[in-house]
Amino acid sequence: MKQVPFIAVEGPIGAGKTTLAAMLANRLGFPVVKEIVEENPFIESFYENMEDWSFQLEMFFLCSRYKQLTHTVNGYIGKGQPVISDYHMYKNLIFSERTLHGVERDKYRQIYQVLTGDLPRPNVIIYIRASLDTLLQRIARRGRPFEEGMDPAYLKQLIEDYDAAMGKLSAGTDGSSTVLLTIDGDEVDFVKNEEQFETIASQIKELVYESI
Ligand SMILES: Nc1ncnc2c1ncn2[C@@H]1O[C@H](COP(=O)(O)OP(=O)(O)O)[C@@H](O)[C@H]1O
Ligand SMILES: Nc1nc2c(ncn2[C@H]2C[C@H](O)[C@@H](COP(=O)(O)O)O2)c(=O)[nH]1
Repeated sequence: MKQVPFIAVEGPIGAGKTTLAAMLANRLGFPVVKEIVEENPFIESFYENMEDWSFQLEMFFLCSRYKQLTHTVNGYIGKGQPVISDYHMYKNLIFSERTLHGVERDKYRQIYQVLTGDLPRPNVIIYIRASLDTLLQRIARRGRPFEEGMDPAYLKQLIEDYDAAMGKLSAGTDGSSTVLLTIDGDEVDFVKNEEQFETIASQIKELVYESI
């Protein structure tokens, strides 16, 4: 039986997830699910002092994404309607494994399993990879004040964490079966180059209407 298309766009901070998810949603006529960032009441404090604020921040992201995905299941996927999202729930673990330690990390892992165990997983992930320079430029262009002092070493580490996590997801070692489409964000400019965007859109269309 065919699966309902559930597409997630992933990649490190500033890779272009929100931009590409919105463009594809518009092109394919799918609803888009966008992550909640500015509403996170701990984000400014987190970037000022990660040690003190990471648990609160990660818990807020986890709970808000859980709620949002539950609505997405009830409103779209459960009714057979395709959806494109600018994140994958697994993002919570990519970040939290880096920012949390000790008891807090153990407790977070348990809560993550409880909240996400029975949620549907995307059947297609578009993974935008990009170099540190590209990400730093895009983060600066986006101009969020709380990201201005971001430590490049943190971002560099996240690039590596993302590579490891996407490899795991595509290999199915987390128990899911997902098609992974990787985009080189340094070379492919889906914003300025229409042809390159159309190539991505066609690949997704093909996956959605033929393979899933
Ligand atoms: N391919 C691209 N070329 C140039 N600028 C881009 C590209 N993709 C995204 N941007 C810009 O980079 C910034 C970060 O993009 P965004 O979609 O918010 O990234 P993410 O959601 O991955 O954090 C935004 O200002 C966006 O307009
Ligand atoms: N520590 C975490 N930070 C997160 C998480 N999700 C998002 N973020 C931060 C990173 C950026 O500063 C901002 C927006 O994220 P984008 O990936 O959309 O650029 O919020 C998280 O789960 N943990």
